[in-house]
Amino acid sequence: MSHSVNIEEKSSVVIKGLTKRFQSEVVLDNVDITISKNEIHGIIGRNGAGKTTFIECITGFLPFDSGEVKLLNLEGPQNQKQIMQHIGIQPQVGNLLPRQTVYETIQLFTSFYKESIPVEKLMDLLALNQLETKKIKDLSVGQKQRLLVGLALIGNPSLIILDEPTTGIDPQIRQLIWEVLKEVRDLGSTILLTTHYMEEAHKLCDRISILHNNRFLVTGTPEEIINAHKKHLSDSLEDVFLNLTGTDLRKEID
Ligand SMILES: Nc1ncnc2c1ncn2[C@@H]1O[C@H](COP(=O)(O)OP(=O)(O)OP(=O)(O)O)[C@@H](O)[C@H]1O
Repeated sequence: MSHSVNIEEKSSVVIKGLTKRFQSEVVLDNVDITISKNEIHGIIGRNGAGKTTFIECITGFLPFDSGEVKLLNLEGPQNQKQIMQHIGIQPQVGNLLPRQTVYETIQLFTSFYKESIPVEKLMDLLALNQLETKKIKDLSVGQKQRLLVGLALIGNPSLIILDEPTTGIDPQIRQLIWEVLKEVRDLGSTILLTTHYMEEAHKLCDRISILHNNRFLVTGTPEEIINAHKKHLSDSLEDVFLNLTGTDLRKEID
C-alpha cells in the first residue's frame, strides 16, 4: 500500500488545489489541507480571509472553480447526499424557523438523519432543557449558539463543521461548548471549526491552520506554530498571528 493512500485513510478531510473566485476576486487560490481523524482543527484568519467561503465550498453550499474535496473518504460534491448523512454542519440562525420552539427545531433536524442522538440527551449535553418551549426568535445570543452547536451534533456525525461556534457568548457557555466538543472528539469524531479567538484556538484545537492571502500559510499544533514563528521568547499565539498576517489595518486600506 502506498504511503499517500495510508495518509488519506487516516484523514477526515482531504482538500487539494481548491480554487474559488467571486467574479474577478480570487478568495481561495489552489488551497490544500488534510485534517486527521479525531482532531479538533481550527481555521483562523482575518476578517474576509475566506474562512466561511472555504467551509461553504467543502460542504457543498457553494460551487468552486477547481480542486478536489474529499470528506470521510467520499468525493464531493458528487456524493453530497451520502456525505450529508455523516457530517454535522452548524446551521445559520437565519435558516431556522423563528416561531418554532427549541424542541420542535431539534425534532425537525432529527428527521433529516437516518440515525440521530436522542433529543433529551442533546438537551442535557448543551443545557437546553430549560429552553425547550422557547421560540427561536426569543432566544438570547448564547442560547441560540448552544442550539446551533447542538443541531450540528444531532446526527451523531463523524465529522462536525462549525463556523465561529462561540462568537458573542459568555465564558461559561464557551467553556460548556469546549467541553462538549472535546467529549465528542474523544468519542471518535473529527471537528473542523473557525474562530477569531486565539485562546480558543490555543486551548481547544489540536491543530490550527492560518488562512491568509488566499492560502493556508501554516498548519500545526499551537505550540509548533508559536515555536516556529515567534519573534520573542514570550510571544503568544496572538503575537504570532499578528506577525504572520499583518498589524497595520489603516496602512493596508490606504
Ligand atoms: N457571495 C459573495 N459574493 C461576492 N463576494 C463574496 C461572497 N461571499 C464572500 N465574498 C467575499 O469573499 C471574501 C471572503 O469572505 P468570507 O466571508 O469567506 O471571509 P471570512 O474569513 O469568513 O471573514 P469573517 O472573519 O469576517 O467572517 C471577502 O472578500 C468577501 O467579500
